[in-house]
Amino acid sequence: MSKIYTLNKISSKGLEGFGQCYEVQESLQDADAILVRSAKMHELELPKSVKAIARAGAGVNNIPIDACTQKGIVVFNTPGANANAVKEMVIAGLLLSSRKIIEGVNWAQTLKGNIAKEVESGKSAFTGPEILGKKLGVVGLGAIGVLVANATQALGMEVIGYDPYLSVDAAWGISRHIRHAHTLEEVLGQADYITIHAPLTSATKEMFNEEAFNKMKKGVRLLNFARDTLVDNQALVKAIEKGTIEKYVTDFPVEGLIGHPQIITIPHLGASTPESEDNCAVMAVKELKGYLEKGTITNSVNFPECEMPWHATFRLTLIHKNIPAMIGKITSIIAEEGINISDMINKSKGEWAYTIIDTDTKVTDIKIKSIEALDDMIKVRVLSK
Ligand SMILES: NC(=O)C1=CN([C@@H]2O[C@H](COP(=O)(O)OP(=O)(O)OC[C@H]3O[C@@H](n4cnc5c(N)ncnc54)[C@H](O)[C@@H]3O)[C@@H](O)[C@H]2O)C=CC1
Ligand SMILES: O=C(O)C(=O)COP(=O)(O)O
Repeated sequence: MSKIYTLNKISSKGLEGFGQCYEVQESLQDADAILVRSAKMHELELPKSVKAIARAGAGVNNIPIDACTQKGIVVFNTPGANANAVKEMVIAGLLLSSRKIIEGVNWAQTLKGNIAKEVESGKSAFTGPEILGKKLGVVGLGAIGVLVANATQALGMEVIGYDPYLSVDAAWGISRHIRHAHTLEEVLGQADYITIHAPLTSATKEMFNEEAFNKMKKGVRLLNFARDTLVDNQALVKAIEKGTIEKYVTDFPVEGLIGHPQIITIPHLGASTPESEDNCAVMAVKELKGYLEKGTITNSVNFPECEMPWHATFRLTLIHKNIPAMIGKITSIIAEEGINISDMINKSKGEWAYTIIDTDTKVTDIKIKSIEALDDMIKVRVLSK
């Protein structure tokens, strides 16, 4: 029975996928794997039993990836599974940033007496421009950015996209009408609206700072459905006071922004649709099951993709440093027992490697200990059918 610790509320449609050989628990004790959404895990002490973490969602900045990697804990996310939900929210955000819908609705709540007359005399205070024909800069053309770019182009916006690490898959999905910016400055200098869809990393933290705001057109509307600290909030408030930024729409309410008349704070609702919660949970559960049961790695952010059909009876999965002679050392130990390897695969990602070895005979505990004792070996698991 494998134990799964859920750190956030996870869709029941996803959890059902675990079946009877799994126990979903609200305790970390003896957990084999963790399912999480946005809960912060940096301070969490992970027991040795944890083999994998699946983020039912895209952003993994809430997970201590480097520490997990050093411990041989495979971290998964669910690429694209909530992208449509966020795309729809961004379209709402664009319209909210332009038309004074929230201000108008709040005002309408206060109306009394001759309401029709009040509406006609007061509504001019809530005029806002259309998005048709305006220029939108999309920063980050991944799963969400591509959907946003294509949808807003279809709504009549002129779209310019920037992504220095554009993937081939994403490139295939981008409408040919989207213009490709070679630098961030190109986007900042021309866009009437800018929407951020890059991940939060040490390289992107506060990429929207005073310097960036100084390069923007006056009156730009900025949308952030990616992560709070991609934007320097103090510099943002100053840019609003200077008139550079007309409206800031963010999915991340923080002190200093809440209540500002030109800032719309949404309580992190981008991925909060039943469809996306189901999609993410179903994908995350599949990834965890694949890894726990067969050692398959799909959509990991810290270890290489790796899958091998399993015909033999026993399987070793090994996480180790990506250095010369590792495979030779492992296979020599197995050969000392006269055991034949029926199938094997080795994949690497940067300085880390992952190996699966299938055998018909069980490798003895003594030999497993010898393999575990190899320098630069991080984690060895023994699976059987
Ligand atoms: N508000 C919400 O509920 C949600 C927020 N998110 C946030 O949105 C981010 C993006 O999500 P996805 O599109 O699914 O991820 P993704 O991984 O498919 O796309 C991210 C893209 O950003 C690009 N990128 C990296 N550094 C960049 C830089 N310096 N400038 C421009 N582009 C850069 C990458 O090359 C990649 O193409 C997530 O990392 C997460 O923080 C994601 C889902 C829901
Ligand atoms: O997938 C992401 O990166 C998100 O920000 C969604 O977060 P959530 O799962 O709604 O807590």
